[in-house]
Amino acid sequence: MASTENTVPEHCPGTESANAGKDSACAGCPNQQICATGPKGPDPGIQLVKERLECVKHKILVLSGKGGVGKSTVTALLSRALAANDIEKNVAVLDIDICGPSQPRVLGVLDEEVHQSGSGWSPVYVDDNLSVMSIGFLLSSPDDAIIWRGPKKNGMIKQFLSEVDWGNLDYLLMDTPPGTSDEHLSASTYLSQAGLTGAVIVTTPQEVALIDVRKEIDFCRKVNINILGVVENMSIFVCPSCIRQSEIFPATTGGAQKMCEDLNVPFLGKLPLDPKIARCCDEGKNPIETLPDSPAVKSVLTITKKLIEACEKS
Ligand SMILES: Nc1ncnc2c1ncn2[C@@H]1O[C@H](COP(=O)(O)OP(=O)(O)OP(=O)(O)O)[C@@H](O)[C@H]1O
Repeated sequence: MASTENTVPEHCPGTESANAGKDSACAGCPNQQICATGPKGPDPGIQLVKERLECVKHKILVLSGKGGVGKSTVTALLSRALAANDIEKNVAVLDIDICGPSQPRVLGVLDEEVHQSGSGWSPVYVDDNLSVMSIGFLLSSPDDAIIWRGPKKNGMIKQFLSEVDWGNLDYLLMDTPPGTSDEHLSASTYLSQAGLTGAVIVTTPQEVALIDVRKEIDFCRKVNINILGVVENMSIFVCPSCIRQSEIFPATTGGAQKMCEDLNVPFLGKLPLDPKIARCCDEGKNPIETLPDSPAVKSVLTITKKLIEACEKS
């Protein structure tokens, strides 16, 4: 499978350049072949995406360096919190984690189907002001494996970004796969004219996760994506029986907050590990309503306020 993980060449000429795939900087890039043989000039999809997303105020990518750090959970929690914060605001989630779509389950709409109308695909509604679109809705079974090469994933992302009829939206959160792969390059290319508000990066406090986050931050800087902030997930574990706190993923190098200070990137906050949240998300329930007293839910609400401020400023 073509992947660009950690390998975006430093002097990449850009996919629209006449030199794409042919420049000396392209040597060794996994996308060299695609760039060399693909059509040159701006992809007409960029304009389509721009037009389609004109009625979306804030477009936010949710990224993570490593897999399994809770990016999809954080995306779902933030979307629920944004929707609950102001019922007048319309929020949506676009699941572009093509090979591991989990939003239909986490948002509790696993059995729903998308419908096509004259104006495009209609998203599935989780609440009056919260909708979601995911490739998960297009699979015949949630256990179906999607094994696609870069160009096919690229085409699906273009379709998702240009053909979903969201209506007027205040926030569109895009859940991506971990790392910096085809999906990220496609999304950042198609969104380049659409006014991407920025990215939220999710990590755990462990150095092994932070190493990859630094690469993710580097990726954002290289492709000019504004970083709205970093969320540290699974920071501490609060035992529900004895209320004692423990560090499951110890922050041996100071955790995400220290990394943000070092790299001059905003820190949005810490989210504790809470088994009740995991169960709630697995069952597709809304933790904001079901577990209002959970420390994790309180953290999500604080992080959401900071995210709203960051969006307003950018
Ligand atoms: N704060 C939390 N408290 C408890 N469980 C959590 C928390 N965050 C995530 N989880 C659980 O951790 C697991 C991984 O989370 P999730 O699927 O959101 O990670 P991801 O980074 O999106 O993974 P992927 O790499 O597959 O995209 C899930 O079982 C989820 O319920």
